[in-house]
Amino acid sequence: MPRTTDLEEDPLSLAIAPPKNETPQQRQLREELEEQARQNSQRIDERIKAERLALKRARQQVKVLLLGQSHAGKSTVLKNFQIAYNREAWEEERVSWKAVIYLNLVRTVNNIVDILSEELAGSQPQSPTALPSSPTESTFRSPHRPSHTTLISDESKLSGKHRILLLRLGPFRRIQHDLQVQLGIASADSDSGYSSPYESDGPVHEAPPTAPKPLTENEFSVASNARWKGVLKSLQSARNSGDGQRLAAAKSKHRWLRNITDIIGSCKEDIKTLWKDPIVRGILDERQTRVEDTSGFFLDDVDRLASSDYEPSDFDVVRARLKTNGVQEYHFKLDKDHDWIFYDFCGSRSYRSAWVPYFDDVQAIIFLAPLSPFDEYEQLPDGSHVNRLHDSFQMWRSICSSKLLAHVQLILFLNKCDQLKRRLKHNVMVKEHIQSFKDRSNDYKTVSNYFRSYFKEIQRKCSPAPREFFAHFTTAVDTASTLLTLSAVREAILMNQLRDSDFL
Ligand SMILES: Nc1nc2c(ncn2[C@@H]2O[C@H](COP(=O)(O)OP(=O)(O)OP(=O)(O)O)[C@@H](O)[C@H]2O)c(=O)[nH]1
Ligand SMILES: [Mg+2]
Repeated sequence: MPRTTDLEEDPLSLAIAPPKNETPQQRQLREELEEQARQNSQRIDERIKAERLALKRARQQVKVLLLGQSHAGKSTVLKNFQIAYNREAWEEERVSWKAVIYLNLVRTVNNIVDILSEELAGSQPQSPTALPSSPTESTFRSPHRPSHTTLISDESKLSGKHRILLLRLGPFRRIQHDLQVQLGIASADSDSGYSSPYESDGPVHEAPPTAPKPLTENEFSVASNARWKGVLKSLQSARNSGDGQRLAAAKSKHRWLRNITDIIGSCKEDIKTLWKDPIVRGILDERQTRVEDTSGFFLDDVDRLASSDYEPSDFDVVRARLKTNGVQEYHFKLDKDHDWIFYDFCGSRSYRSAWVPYFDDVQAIIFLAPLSPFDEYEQLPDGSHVNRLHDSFQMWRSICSSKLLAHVQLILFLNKCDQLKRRLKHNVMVKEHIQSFKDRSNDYKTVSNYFRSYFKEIQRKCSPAPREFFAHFTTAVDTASTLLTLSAVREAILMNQLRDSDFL
């Protein structure tokens, strides 16, 4: 029996085989069609491959947002992450903070000088604020402080000695300006004219008629890619290179900062005298200006900062204040399998609506709620006041109830516990500011647990579906304790990630 060929046996080959009587034109057309089909199929394969890769990458990415009001401590938490998980880059960057730390110091001095000048002028201050353009939490005032009319009645408190001191510290105005220019500082940022999705039904408090208007936040910020980070890096890398010529060139380029160190050095005794002076302290107390509690407080470190070989320590940098401009993205390798991306946002009211587009595709939110400003009030553009702790409650409520975030892990940092303790020690009464606290004991344990349960209750009531409550009491400027918390947070997020991928 004659054997059949493979073609005759295989029905598929038979089906796609060219017709036996194919003309040359038909053949050309067929081959063109076949080529088109092959290219289409290749494109589909490539798309599937790219989608698989993107999915794999997405599973390997952990996106975390840091949210909370301005001054909450979001950037400070990120600095701790950098210290722990990106040490090399941190060491390189730390030196760049020197100019920012000087700016913090110089602004504090200028702010005190402004207050004393107002006292000396013996008139109502132009702006009813105690720390104009202050970078500090004291920009948010209790409406229950004494009025300026009382404060300025005793003009004799400041003497000629104080006038001379103020004159001698005059150059600090110029230094502040120079530092701002050198750091490429953007512009004064004000919270006025905001439109936030979080403010609509927030508890708004009427300030008593005697209350001075609290300061509107008015401070400086720089973009993440601004040149300030490069300002001193070149000097550091020249030092590391061991190349004498390069170092000399880098040093001369940074003479401006040496000049500032010199001026601070030459004024350091005056700064210390100013800060220790009992009359000055009395005036600040009367105005309830808690300078020690303010962000970027370095008045106790003048000797160290003024020394010619001063280099910022980790602790200096975590305490330094520089408002975040917009959003900044950070990448960390917190574990071997994932690429962790953290987004640090500006917490100003005017910026909060810009958080929303980042809610998509996020695994966790670390929400920073500072507990210490329970007695601080922020003025809104319509003239009303909002208690800063209530502002955090309101933001937390919005985040918990967001359907977009229903499956996102929420982690609450009840921050600034050190300041809360200090404030309670100074007998600032919680019940005078948070009515629901009623007559509970005004000690740290009772107060902090009360605030925690308040946040917990909001989460329970507002979440679209039940979710676990993760909350930590933190002091973000205390790196050692914060690192322990961050490690627990990392584990919790990873566990959640694992559960999600199992579920998928
Ligand atoms: N004493 C004390 N100071 C803190 C704590 N956390 C943050 N700070 C300080 O508070 C200031 C403000 O902190 P930031 O981290 O800049 O605040 P932020 O939330 O990033 O603020 P924006 O960038 O304006 O949204 C900084 O000077 C910090 O050093 C804390 O737990 N205790
Ligand atoms: Mg910030």
